[in-house]
Amino acid sequence: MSLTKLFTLVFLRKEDEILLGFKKRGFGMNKWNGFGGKVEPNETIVEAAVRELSEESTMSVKPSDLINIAHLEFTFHDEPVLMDVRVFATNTFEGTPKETEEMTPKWFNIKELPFSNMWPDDELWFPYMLEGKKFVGKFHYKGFDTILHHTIEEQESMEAFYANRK
Ligand SMILES: COc1nc(N)nc2c1ncn2[C@H]1C[C@H](O)[C@@H](COP(=O)(O)OP(=O)(O)OP(=O)(O)O)O1
Repeated sequence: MSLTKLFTLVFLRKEDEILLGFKKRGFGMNKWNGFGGKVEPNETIVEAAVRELSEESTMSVKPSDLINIAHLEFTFHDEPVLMDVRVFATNTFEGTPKETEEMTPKWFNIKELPFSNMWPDDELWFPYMLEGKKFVGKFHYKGFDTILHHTIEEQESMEAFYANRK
């Protein structure tokens, strides 16, 4: 039996570039990733996505401009926790990314992504995101460097996935 914890993960796109942040502290420290974190009890998932993006990069998005592109699940060998991560993307946003206490943001060309300094799962599912696909990915880790097994399934729509999920 696992304890499920809900997280958000947001990616901003600008033509051939994607905004990543270098995590300065906490879980995923010293890795590039999108912007996100835990969903607090008093907010919706989309509200959490907007808040975490702003706190970590100073960038602003409207909730209605965030597109839910993926559902990711992370489990860890010998750890009774399931991380349920809702992934959003948009090319509609305001601001200029600025360093915060948690992240150093930087635009990357999508052909020059720093996979060697990202979570190992990213290299497996980023191609789906960059091709504009919707998908569900499940990754089981041993420690934080080794993926023991994984699945990635393309979806017609994320709404249908969540509606039909048991
Ligand atoms: C395990 O593999 C992961 N891969 C990827 N790509 N992203 C991951 C993985 N595990 C977690 N994440 C994402 C999900 C969230 O966006 C962050 C983690 O959020 P964090 O623990 O930093 O949550 P906060 O609420 O910001 O936490 P603090 O306020 O306590 O810093 O990473």
